[in-house]
Amino acid sequence: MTISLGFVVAEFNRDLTYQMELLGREHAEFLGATVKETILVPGVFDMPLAIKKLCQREDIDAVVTIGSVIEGETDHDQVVMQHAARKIMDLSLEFNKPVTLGIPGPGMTRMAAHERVDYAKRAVEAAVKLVRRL
Ligand SMILES: Nc1c(NC[C@H](O)[C@H](O)[C@H](O)CO)[nH]c(=O)[nH]c1=O
Ligand SMILES: CC(=O)[C@@H](O)COP(=O)(O)O
Repeated sequence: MTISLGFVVAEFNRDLTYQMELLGREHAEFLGATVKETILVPGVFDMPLAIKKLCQREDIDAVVTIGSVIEGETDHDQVVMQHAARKIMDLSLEFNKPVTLGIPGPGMTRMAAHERVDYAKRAVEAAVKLVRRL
């Protein structure tokens, strides 16, 4: 059975998330999985509703989130990341479907974010493994 993935990709820091999306797509192809649907959202904090819509689809086996949360002058990056990560986990449990985290941060400089674009591959790999094993 070919595993069908849904991608939810943040436009915020698009120079980074574009690279991450490409890496994620390449890795999905390498693993024999299909990226059936991709939803672009403004930022990581805006992901939950898009994740929910993909989780409701019977033709999608898992959802992969792709984004990058970079620190600013305040602790706003902590708010964005902590709440998004928690909701991502909650939605996975609510819909009994893997929703994986391809979002580095918080507390991350732009340089550190560049060094972690492979988080997208990690999230795709985790999604495929979970579908196969669960
Ligand atoms: N600072 C980052 C954000 N912030 C924006 C929020 O995610 C959201 O789009 C806004 O609050 C409107 O609801 N988003 C990221 O993805 N990455 C960041 O570094
Ligand atoms: C995580 C973000 O939204 C970031 O742009 C916030 O920057 P700042 O803390 O300088 O307001």
